[in-house]
Amino acid sequence: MRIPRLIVTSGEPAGIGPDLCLAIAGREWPCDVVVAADIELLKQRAQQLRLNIRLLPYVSSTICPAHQPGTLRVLHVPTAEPVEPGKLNVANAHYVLNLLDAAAQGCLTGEFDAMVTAPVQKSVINDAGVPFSGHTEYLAEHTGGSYPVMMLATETLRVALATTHLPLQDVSAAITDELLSRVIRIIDHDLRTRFDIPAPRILVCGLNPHAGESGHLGREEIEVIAPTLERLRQQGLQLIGPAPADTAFTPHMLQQADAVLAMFHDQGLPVIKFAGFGDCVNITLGLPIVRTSVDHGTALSLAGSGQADASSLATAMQMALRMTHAPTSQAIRPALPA
Ligand SMILES: NC(=O)c1ccc[n+]([C@@H]2O[C@H](COP(=O)([O-])OP(=O)(O)OC[C@H]3O[C@@H](n4cnc5c(N)ncnc54)[C@H](O)[C@@H]3O)[C@@H](O)[C@H]2O)c1
Ligand SMILES: N[C@H](C(=O)O)[C@H](O)COP(=O)(O)O
Repeated sequence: MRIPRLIVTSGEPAGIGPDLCLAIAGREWPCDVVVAADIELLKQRAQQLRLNIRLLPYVSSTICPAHQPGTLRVLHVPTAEPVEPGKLNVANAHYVLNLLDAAAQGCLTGEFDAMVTAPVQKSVINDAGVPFSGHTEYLAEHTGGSYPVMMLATETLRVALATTHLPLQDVSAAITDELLSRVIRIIDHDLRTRFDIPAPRILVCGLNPHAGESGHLGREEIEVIAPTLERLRQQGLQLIGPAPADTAFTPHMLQQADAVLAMFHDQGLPVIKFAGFGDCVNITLGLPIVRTSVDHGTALSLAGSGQADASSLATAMQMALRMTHAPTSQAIRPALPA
């Protein structure tokens, strides 16, 4: 049986992404691991970190050898200019996008079974004149995904977002019946198909304090969220809420759900990062490909220092493998206690 092949994008070249890719090369993996990066950059970073990793140019082929610890197969993508760890260079912004394009394209053609992304610096891509709010949105646009849904997961908690990288002042207007319906349907669909949960239960947070306090602290729950949930319930979805977000993450509430849907980025992500920073995986739902990622950013000050922790990248690779192993991606057990 053919083993899976993961493509890992090394992300912002001045950040810790290259360090993390070298770190995972030292481990055993039950799959073929290919890293998309500039091979010279990896060579220099390995020297700086005093890591003895044999870098092997990856040539597209149907044969998937299992990863050999101490080696790394590299899909060479050239940077525009030499890289100094910790120093952003706008000239290399397109390099980062080239990594994503190569990986996504390879997943769409079946050359790779899943893509796993090391962090990018969103600001430098925007500084280069390319509007970019995150991998989630970029990959949806470039793979024909229906709508991007960001979900972060640990072994015991899954948190999805109704809105992703949106300024807080724009969130309320974005919470519409159409948006919520699409997001909830994607979560329901992907929990069934990719996580083997036959009847997913989704706990939906309100937007306002106390879920609006019967309209006295905001009307989005009454006018949009509750009616949408009711309509979807009538179509067979198992939904709880809108629940006050401050108590949605208590054990009693979490026991009743397979995933929590937060209305905006900083309603949900601080909770899960507090619960599991370093062992948390960022998963994009609603794509035709499997994409997982780390739970942290570029940590520029740690690049080349040997202090970067590769555990989230390793967990993201394990999650990608679990999601790709079975033909219908039935490898993952429900994360929350029944
Ligand atoms: N998946 C992604 O591409 C992704 C995710 C989050 C943030 N970012 C981007 O990263 C950039 C910097 O973001 P930030 O400063 O908010 O977050 P950050 O995660 O880079 O840093 C937050 C803190 O965590 C530490 N840290 C992060 N990763 C670590 C690791 N692997 N090992 C040890 N310590 C680690 C950093 O040193 C810092 O103290 C921004 O441009 C942001 O958009 C990208
Ligand atoms: N919102 C994510 C986080 O805080 O971890 C992060 O910015 C990554 O998002 P993308 O996967 O869309 O780049």
